[in-house]
Amino acid sequence: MAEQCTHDCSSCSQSCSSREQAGPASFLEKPHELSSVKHVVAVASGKGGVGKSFVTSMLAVGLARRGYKTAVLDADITGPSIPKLFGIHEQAQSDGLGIYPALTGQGTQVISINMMLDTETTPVIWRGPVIAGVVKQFWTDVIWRDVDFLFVDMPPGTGDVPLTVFQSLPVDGCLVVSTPQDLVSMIVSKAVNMTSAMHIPVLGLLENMSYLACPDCGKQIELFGHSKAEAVANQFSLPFLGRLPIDPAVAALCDEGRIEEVQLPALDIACDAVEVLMGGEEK
Ligand SMILES: Nc1ncnc2c1ncn2[C@@H]1O[C@H](COP(=O)(O)OP(=O)(O)OP(=O)(O)O)[C@@H](O)[C@H]1O
Repeated sequence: MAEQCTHDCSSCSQSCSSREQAGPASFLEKPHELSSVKHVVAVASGKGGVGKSFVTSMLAVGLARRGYKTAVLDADITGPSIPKLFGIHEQAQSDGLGIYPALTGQGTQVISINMMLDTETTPVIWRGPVIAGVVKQFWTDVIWRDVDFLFVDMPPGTGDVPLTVFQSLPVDGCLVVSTPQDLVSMIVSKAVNMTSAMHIPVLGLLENMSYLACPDCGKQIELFGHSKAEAVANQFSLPFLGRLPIDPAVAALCDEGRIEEVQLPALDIACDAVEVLMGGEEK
């Protein structure tokens, strides 16, 4: 410990036991003063294209069906797909107080960069720090009203923006989504190592597009190879939150913006893992 340690690590750069006890410096941003959010849950994946936005949206739908007030913050700024899944086409509204999320048919609050662009096809060609700033504003400038669970659709990978989310938002837990592929172990380990470095609890690992159920005989066809998710979850001592089938009927509903009509019983285990965060709190 430094000779004249005041235990105020913000004014000292020395590495000592006092700093270790204090933990990493907090970069948490304050939410909008009119916001009320009980729990923030991040949904992450080590790579893109695993259906992370689909899983994030379905968690919001699933928890809303259980009577909770849910919201989705689309932090996947360069690949925003949340509004399309919910059939939201209007622009976000704002006034002198702040920005207002759109409401889905069943009352889930949603904010996405797509609701602020001229057209849905306008590309976001911004540098990392600008994108990270937008994600922060989705937390500080958006008025999230009376939310039990705010789900954050994380951008894939472990770059600047995921880091910003984990540092700036009070994330209670993170779900990791993967697909059955050979690289899954390495990819999941990157995501898990990042969350543990940021002191974010991992709520579990979920495998999407795990199999196709034959419409005639019900046999599970493993289109992308044999499932490895449970073994990988065990390898990292994570709860295994199940396997979601790939279902053409689900894809069609999503394409039509009707995700709130999708029934996905295989997601119940993941919904249970999120619901645990409420403890004894009232809805
Ligand atoms: N289990 C599934 N069954 C059927 N369709 C699915 C499933 N998972 C995802 N999809 C569909 O695949 C498309 C892409 O999904 P999504 O937007 O969530 O993923 P992505 O953007 O490709 O990947 P990510 O968000 O992980 O970067 C969507 O239209 C979605 O409806």
